Amino acid sequence: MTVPLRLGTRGSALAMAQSGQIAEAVTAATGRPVELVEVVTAGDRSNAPVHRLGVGVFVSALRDALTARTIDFAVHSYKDLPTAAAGGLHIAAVPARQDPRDALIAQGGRTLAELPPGATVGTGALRRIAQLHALGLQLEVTPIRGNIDTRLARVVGPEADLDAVVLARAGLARIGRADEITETLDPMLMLPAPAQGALAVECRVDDQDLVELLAVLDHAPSRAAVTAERAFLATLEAGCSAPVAAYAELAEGDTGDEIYLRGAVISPDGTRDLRLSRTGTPADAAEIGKALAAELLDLGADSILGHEGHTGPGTQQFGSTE
Ligand SMILES: NCc1[nH]cc(CCC(=O)O)c1CC(=O)O
Repeated sequence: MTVPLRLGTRGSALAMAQSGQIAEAVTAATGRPVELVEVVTAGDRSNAPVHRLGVGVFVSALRDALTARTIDFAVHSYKDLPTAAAGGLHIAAVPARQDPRDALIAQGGRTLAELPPGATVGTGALRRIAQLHALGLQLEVTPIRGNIDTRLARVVGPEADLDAVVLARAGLARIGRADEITETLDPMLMLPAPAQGALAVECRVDDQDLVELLAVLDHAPSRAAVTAERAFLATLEAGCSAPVAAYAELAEGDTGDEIYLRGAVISPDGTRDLRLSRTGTPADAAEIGKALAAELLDLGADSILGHEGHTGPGTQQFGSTE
């Protein structure tokens, strides 16, 4: 009898959905049974604002369990991973990415353009707060947190107290609530978070058999896109809670595949909005991300990110508020 592989997962609906899906994919591709092992993270135990909780709160307990060998592999929402590499661990697969766009869920089926001045829109992510303000619609942006169901309850059902919330389309789709979206936001209005919609399948780097086995789930175009977006984020020395957005699209050019990367750094009040794009080949994904970040730094992105006076690596120490 084959010993099951132990897949460590948080207990949230989103984590269980994505871990379950990857467990099935591993079994289908390799014939190996997979068992889910629930790991409680500091982020799940606390009600404190996420930016106060420290290094990748939703991630570190899973990584500790990997290192302690109580689990064999873990599935993360890629956008929640700190940009700093984790010693002894390896991202063995980036599966095919889901729709990376953000979505609006508004009362009365409304779109952003249909919300009147003063309408209340809930989101906790600085990146979304900044872009909502930059639209100039006089929306009343309200900080919210909690899991996806908690955030949706602010607009749907008896406890609803906001006109709208903004959430990632991918998360809603994974927990089966995409039908409540009233507008999928064009990246021209709301550029997604780096790696949004992508998963990272992680195991110990010395577990060579598993590294090879999990590689069957890797999707090269998704990995290239995420590599460009994350190189952009890392070069800005910004963490996943910074007002930084990036979106790489792959298209067929005249001379083969082309990557088209858009990146933005926006002040939280929306008054300073730096956006540029760059193209190149998927093989140069990391270089494209770095070069785009360097261009934005030349334009003053540092001052928006508040790096002056910082000694450490930007906001990397913070967990995600995405
Ligand atoms: N920490 C929140 C988080 N992390 C991953 C997702 C789902 C989207 C994704 O997998 O990128 C979400 C919810 C959201 O942003 O609405």
